[in-house]
Amino acid sequence: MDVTITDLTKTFGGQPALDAVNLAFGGGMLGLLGPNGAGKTTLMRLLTGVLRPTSGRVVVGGHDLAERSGRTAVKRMLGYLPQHLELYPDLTAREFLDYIGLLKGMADRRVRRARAAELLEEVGMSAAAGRRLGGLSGGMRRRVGIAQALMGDPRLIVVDEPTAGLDPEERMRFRSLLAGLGERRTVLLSTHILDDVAQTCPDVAVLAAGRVVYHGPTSGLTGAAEGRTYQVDTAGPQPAGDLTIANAVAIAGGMRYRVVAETAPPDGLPVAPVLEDGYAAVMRDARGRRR
Ligand SMILES: Nc1ncnc2c1ncn2[C@@H]1O[C@H](COP(=O)(O)OP(=O)(O)OP(=O)(O)O)[C@@H](O)[C@H]1O
Repeated sequence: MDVTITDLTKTFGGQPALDAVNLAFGGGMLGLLGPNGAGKTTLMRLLTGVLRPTSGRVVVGGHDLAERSGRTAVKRMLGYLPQHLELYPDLTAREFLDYIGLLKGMADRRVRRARAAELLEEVGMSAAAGRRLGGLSGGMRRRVGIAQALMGDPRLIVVDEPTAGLDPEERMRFRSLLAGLGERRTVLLSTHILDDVAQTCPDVAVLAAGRVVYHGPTSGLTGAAEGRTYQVDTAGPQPAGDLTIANAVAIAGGMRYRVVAETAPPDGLPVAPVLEDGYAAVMRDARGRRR
């Protein structure tokens, strides 16, 4: 399912949340990264037709979202798991999926029920299908969230921070679930967790202040910090000056920082970058451009 976003701008009260964004992707998983307020949720809401753009175009699978017929067609082929999905606490997982199927235009009750059962199986929730949603754990709710996004067998799936707040084991399970979906569908995964992207997304787009500052292979994002990543171990204050701190961990007797800088900081040991260094590097470059 090809998605083409052209010169997409969305302003709120005159302030651009998205500023002339161009992005084309299709097939497999695309990670969407960016700091708070970068415009990720706005982009996803425009893509799902929940919001209308101020200007620019979104075409999904050949359907233009500017047209009513396009929006209707896209709704049928799209699954959306928003950051905060409203679940009805008194419905069981099975009843909830049945209801969502009805909303998505699946008129045949038997087909709906069969699909709900299939999806609950796929997300590992068959045993809890009859439990009320209000009594489920955070991870189980997320799984029901993914299942509802998959009712109607969408070819494009948009998920907003699906692993936030999950414990490490649930997160791992959820990641492999998403990666499995990406084998057969187009999945846009927005997250703050770089590890989720490193583990599941061959490609990634990075938004900063409403603009795309990187789009390409995830390995290429790591490469953005090549030759300018340093490790600084110190018992004193954190490294300062013209550098960006990508990571800080406590070590015996002090702290270990990874920094991105054009020139080596005092006591800086050059190291091979990892994804979070690459992310810090493109954010650093983006800030430099905005100055
Ligand atoms: N409905 C709205 N009304 C006014 N401003 C909005 C609205 N939605 C988003 N914004 C603003 O647009 C900008 C982008 O917000 P958005 O939620 O898209 O960012 P985000 O990258 O998803 O952030 P986060 O990672 O915190 O979820 C922010 O400055 C936000 O305050």
